[in-house]
Amino acid sequence: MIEVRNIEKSYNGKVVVNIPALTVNAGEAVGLVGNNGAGKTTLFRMVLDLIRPSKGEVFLKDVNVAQSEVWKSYTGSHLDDGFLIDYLTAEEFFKFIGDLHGLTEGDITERLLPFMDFFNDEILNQRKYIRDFSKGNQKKIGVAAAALSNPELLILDEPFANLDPSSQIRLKNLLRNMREQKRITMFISSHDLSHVIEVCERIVILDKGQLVQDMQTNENTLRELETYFTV
Ligand SMILES: Nc1ncnc2c1ncn2[C@@H]1O[C@H](COP(=O)(O)OP(=O)(O)OP(=O)(O)O)[C@@H](O)[C@H]1O
Repeated sequence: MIEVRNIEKSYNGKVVVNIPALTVNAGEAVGLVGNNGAGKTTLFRMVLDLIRPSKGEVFLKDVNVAQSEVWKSYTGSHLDDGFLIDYLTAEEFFKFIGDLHGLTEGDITERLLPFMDFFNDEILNQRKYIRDFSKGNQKKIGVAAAALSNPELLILDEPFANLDPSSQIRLKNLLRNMREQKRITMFISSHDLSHVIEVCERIVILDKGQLVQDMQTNENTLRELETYFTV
């Protein structure tokens, strides 16, 4: 589903991402972990063609993301609040995203149903613009919008950040259900090691832009990651 070939990204002569090869298979859920500045967001931005690599290429389903728009129809993503339209209400934003994917209002309502507990009565019918929501609630809107089109590929940058503990657990369950029921391919970064392990079957570690570990999750993974990140 995702194939990263020899990508490198430099800023001001400094290499911030350098990945010779990374493949995410269809139906796989891969967690991306790494310390601040490791290059996670930069990698996601290259995968989504928001920035271009200094070298190398990214392919989604064998299509070079820089040479086609076709992958956008089956890819849902939320990296940051720049993905939102802050002068719309949450309903207007979901309608906007739904229209892009040819969804009716009925489709949108139905597809948001699984998110109702996660929304905790604080997202819909609030009569306020997205810019006036809390950071955590903005994140909820972005994650739901990313999932709205039932994408084949879902890319989320730190989806658990800014969420209260109940919302983190609800999101974890939502993502696991999506993965199990719809076989959505997921590429998710997180600083929360335990959540990302529970959602993802495979974890890759980025360190100073390099892919230093690639492991299948098992009962020892949390301990291994904690050991890795203990300095
Ligand atoms: N536009 C830019 N100009 C210069 N340097 C940049 C730019 N974007 C990212 N960088 C640098 O690239 C490196 C990787 O940043 P990135 O945001 O990808 O890391 P990250 O792993 O997502 O970090 P965090 O966990 O803190 O969000 C950092 O050193 C950052 O300062």
